[in-house]
Amino acid sequence: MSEDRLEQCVLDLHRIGVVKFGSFTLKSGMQSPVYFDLRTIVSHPKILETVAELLWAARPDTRHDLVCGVAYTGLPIATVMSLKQNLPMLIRRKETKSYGTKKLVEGEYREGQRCLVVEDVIVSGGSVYETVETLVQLGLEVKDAVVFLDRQHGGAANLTALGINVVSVLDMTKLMSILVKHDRITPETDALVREFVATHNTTTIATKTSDKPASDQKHLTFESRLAAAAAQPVAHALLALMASKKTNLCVAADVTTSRELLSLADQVGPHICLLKTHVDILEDFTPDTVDKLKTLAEKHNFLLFEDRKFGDIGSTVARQYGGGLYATAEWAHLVTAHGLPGDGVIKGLMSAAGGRLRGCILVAQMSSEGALTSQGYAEGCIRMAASHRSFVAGFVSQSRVTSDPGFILMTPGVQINKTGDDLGQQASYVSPRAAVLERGADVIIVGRGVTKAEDPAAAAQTYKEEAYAAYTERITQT
Ligand SMILES: O=c1ccn([C@@H]2O[C@H](COP(=O)(O)O)[C@@H](O)[C@H]2O)c(=O)[nH]1
Repeated sequence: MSEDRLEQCVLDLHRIGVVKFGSFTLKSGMQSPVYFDLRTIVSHPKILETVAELLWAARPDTRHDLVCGVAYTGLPIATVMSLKQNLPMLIRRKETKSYGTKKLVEGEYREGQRCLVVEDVIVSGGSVYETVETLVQLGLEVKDAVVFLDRQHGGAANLTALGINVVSVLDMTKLMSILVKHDRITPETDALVREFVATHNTTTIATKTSDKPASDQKHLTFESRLAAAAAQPVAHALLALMASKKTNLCVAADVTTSRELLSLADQVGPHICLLKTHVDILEDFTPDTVDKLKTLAEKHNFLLFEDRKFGDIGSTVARQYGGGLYATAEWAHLVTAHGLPGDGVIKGLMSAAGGRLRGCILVAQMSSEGALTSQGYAEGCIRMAASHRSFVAGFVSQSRVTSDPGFILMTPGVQINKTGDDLGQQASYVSPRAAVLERGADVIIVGRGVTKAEDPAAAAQTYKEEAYAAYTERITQT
C-alpha cells in the first residue's frame, strides 16, 4: 500500500468530517475523546472507492470466493470491492426479517466457500465476530477480516484469539500522526488521544447470539465456537460433528487385537465423536487394520485419535509421526503430544503432517495420581498452543485449563460408579456429568467403562447421553 495514498485518504476523510473530537459514548459505553464516523463516505464516491481499494490491498489472504460487509458501513465498502473485483457479495442483516424469507444472510453461497469480512472500525471486534459466527454457521469458511480503522482497544487481539486473521489499514496512533504531521490537529489533541488509547487498550467481546462473553467457552455451544476454531481444521470439524451428531463421547479403544478393535469401533461408532487408539498395544497391527478403521470412521462419522503422547525433540517426532510401522500422520486426524520438549514437538508434527488436515492435542494435565503436570506446566502448554493455533486443537486436561473457545478440552479418567485402578489411574474416576460440569470437559474420554462392559454399544450410548445432557445443561447455565 502506498503511504502517500493512505495519507491523502486520511486528509480527505478529515476534510469531510469523518474524524471528530469532543466527548463521545461508544456502543460499549466507553467515553471517547475521538470518533471516527465513516458512514458519511457514501456521499463521497471517490473517497469511498479509495477506502475500498486500500482495504482490498490490505486483506490477509487472497483466496476468497465471496465478500461480506458488516452492517452498516461495511456494506457500501464491500459493494465497491465486489464490483471492482467481480467478487460476489453477501449481506448479513443486523436483525432477522420477521416476514418473507426471514433470512439473516442475503446472497448466494455454497458450503465451503471462503468469505472475506469487511468492517469500517473495530473496537472490541464484536461486530466482526457476530458476522463471522453467522457465516460459519451457514457452512462458509471465514478466517479473514479487513478493517479500515483499528481503534486499538484490543479488538484485533480478541479476534486473533478467536482464530480470525484481522488486518487493518490504519490504527488510531497512525491516524493521529498523519493529522499532526499535516497540522490538522494540535500536538495537545494528539497527546490526549494517545493517552486515551494507552489507557483503554483492552475490551471483551459480548456476542448477541449467546449474550455471554465470547472469550469464555464454558457457556458457548459447539456451533458458536466454530469461528474461534477456524484456524484448526480438525478442531473445527470436531465441533461441527459433536453438534450435528449430538455426542461428545470419545471411546478409548484399549484392546489388543485388530479384530477386537474393529468390532468395538463398529459397535460404538454410532455414539462417538472420536475413537481414541493406542495402536502400539495391538499385537497384530497391519496397515490393513488402519484401512478398515478408516472405513468404519466414515461409515459412522467419527474421527480417529491416536493417543501416542509424542514427547521427543521435533526431528525425532517428525519421523515417529510420519513414518515407522504405524505411519500415524497418514490416518489419525488427531494425535496427543506432551508439551515437555517445548514447541519443537508441535513443529515436528506439523512438518510431518504435510498438507494433510491434521491436529494435535497437548497433554496439559494427566489423570494419574502423582502426575508431574503442575499448574505452571499446564499454563506453558496453553501458551505454546496459542502460538500454534493452526495445529493445536485442544488439550487433555482435568480442569478448565483455558476458557479459549477455539480449544477443545478432553478429559479422561471418566467412569460411572467406579473407583480408580490399582496402577495409578486416579483414586476415583469422575462421572461424565462431573467431567463436563465441574472439570470443564468438552469431550469425555472413556476406556474401560465401555470396553469392559458386557454390551459396549449400550454402555457407549449411556455415556454419550449423560455427557451430552451435561453439556446441554452447561450451555444453558447463567
Ligand atoms: O491423562 C491421561 C491421558 C490419557 N489417558 C488415556 O485415556 C484412557 C483412559 O482409559 P480408562 O480405561 O477410562 O481409564 C486410556 O487410553 C489412557 O491412556 C488417561 O487415562 N489419562
